[in-house]
Amino acid sequence: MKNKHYDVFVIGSGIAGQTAAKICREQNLRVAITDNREFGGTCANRGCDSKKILLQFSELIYQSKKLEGLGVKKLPKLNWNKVQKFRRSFSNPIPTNTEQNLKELGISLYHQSPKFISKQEVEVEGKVVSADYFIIATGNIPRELGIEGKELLKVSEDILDLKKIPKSITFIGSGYIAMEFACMLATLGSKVTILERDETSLTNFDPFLVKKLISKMESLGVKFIFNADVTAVKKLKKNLKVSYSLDGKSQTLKSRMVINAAGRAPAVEALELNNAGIEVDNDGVVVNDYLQSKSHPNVYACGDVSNKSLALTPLSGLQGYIAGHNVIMEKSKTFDVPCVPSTVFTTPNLSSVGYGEEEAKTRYKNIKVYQGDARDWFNAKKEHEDTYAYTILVNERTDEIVGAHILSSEANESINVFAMAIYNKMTVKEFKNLIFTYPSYVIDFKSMMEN
Ligand SMILES: Cc1cc2nc3c(=O)[nH]c(=O)nc-3n(C[C@H](O)[C@H](O)[C@H](O)COP(=O)(O)OP(=O)(O)OC[C@H]3O[C@@H](n4cnc5c(N)ncnc54)[C@H](O)[C@@H]3O)c2cc1C
Ligand SMILES: NC(=O)c1ccc[n+]([C@@H]2O[C@H](COP(=O)([O-])OP(=O)(O)OC[C@H]3O[C@@H](n4cnc5c(N)ncnc54)[C@H](O)[C@@H]3O)[C@@H](O)[C@H]2O)c1
Repeated sequence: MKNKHYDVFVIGSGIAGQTAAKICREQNLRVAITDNREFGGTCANRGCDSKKILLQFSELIYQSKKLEGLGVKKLPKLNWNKVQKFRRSFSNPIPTNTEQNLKELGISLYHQSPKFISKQEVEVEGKVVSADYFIIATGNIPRELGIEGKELLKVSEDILDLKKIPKSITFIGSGYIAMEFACMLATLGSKVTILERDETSLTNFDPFLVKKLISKMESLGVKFIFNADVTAVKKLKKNLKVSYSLDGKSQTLKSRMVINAAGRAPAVEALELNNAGIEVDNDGVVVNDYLQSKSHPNVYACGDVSNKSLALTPLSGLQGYIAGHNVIMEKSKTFDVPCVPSTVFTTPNLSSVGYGEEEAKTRYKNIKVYQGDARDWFNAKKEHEDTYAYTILVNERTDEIVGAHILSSEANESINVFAMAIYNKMTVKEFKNLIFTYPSYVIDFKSMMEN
């Protein structure tokens, strides 16, 4: 077996791995990167980007339906083949372009999962590769459900690849992935059912807004079944039969497709990390604030696979940057969880930044909660939209804005204004002194913070 040595060996070519590899290469280190799938990672190949491309088509249908009779005469009809062709025009070039870019930078490429055989060596493509540093950036993969018939379940990337819109579809779970695709498919005509084991959806988001979102999705035709314990999936002639128990009673439902959207788990199994003594917990590779493995100082982990990650693209990129810099200069950068805005791209968008109400109440003595329904405001009315609401949290003592949660068609963009305000510790008074464009969703934020 041949031997090879690098200064840095990166495992995973998503945003985290690529960012770290490029930083190390810029310092003339000998760098290699490997991926066991197409190069470029989840976001660009089979996640955020493809999803947003498809969503704009379902949103077009949704907007048109709302304005039907108010000037829209005929609803647009989608040519799904063309929609998919357009989507693929973004994702298909990603692997080749990524590989080319990395090669041009002088980074060596491998196309297999490595497995650790010692603290300094992995076996990959029939070679023993040693490195001074390893950077693990393998991301997350769908968490397997231990139920009968689990091989019949599909996952998010199968939705992105749909050849046609299924007549009916069931999601197991109601986190980001299920909620986003449920809105898209319900709008495009699927009969959507969500089976959630908890008593509500999106438990990390503001409950007042989640309740409104669930009602809205129900009005789009999505059926929610909470406290459901899914036990089995079986193949029938055309459909799949899902068995679940609810309040101790066995129930079944049928649908054309069943999606495992019950969460994603760190992709570490194939790496045989125990051979190198690299500690892993349920959230991923156990790292310190430098993103360095707590049990192996020459190993870093970044992005979704590190146990300090929030599984969002901007954070994975940031972690790749930090890990790369710490390889070059030990302990030069720490990962302090920044103020991270996040959006669930539902209908309408649910966006959030800063603290939630419960957490804010534990951190500050007195919290002012600005909460309300804005469906009668101009922005919602002009779109003929019945769902628009907010929860904004302010530290009463200092007047500082500490959390903002918005449910609106443009919350995915407008929330970034609150991200800046919170990052800069702005008070309500300072925020209100700013001039924003009119009409806009951002200018509504001032009115939301009225008594
Ligand atoms: C459907 C979907 C929609 C999403 N939408 C959003 C969104 O709108 N906004 C947002 O911020 N985030 C979104 N995310 C999350 C986002 O995609 C991830 O947080 C981000 O891509 C993680 O980047 P990463 O580099 O850590 O991991 P990844 O991009 O997952 O890269 C990991 C790479 O490692 C490779 N790999 C895995 N195991 C091995 C192995 N054993 N050997 C070699 N290589 C391996 C994988 O093939 C992959 O290429 C979405 C995720 C999904 C699934
Ligand atoms: N817009 C975005 O930024 C975006 C979009 C998609 C994914 N992501 C990232 O990917 C991660 C994974 O997304 P996800 O939606 O797969 O997971 P998630 O963790 O957000 O949600 C999983 C849901 O499944 C439920 N669940 C778990 N086991 C179950 C079971 N056996 N039966 C029924 N329900 C069950 C959970 O209670 C939860 O509601 C997200 O946490 C997020 O970080 C982000």
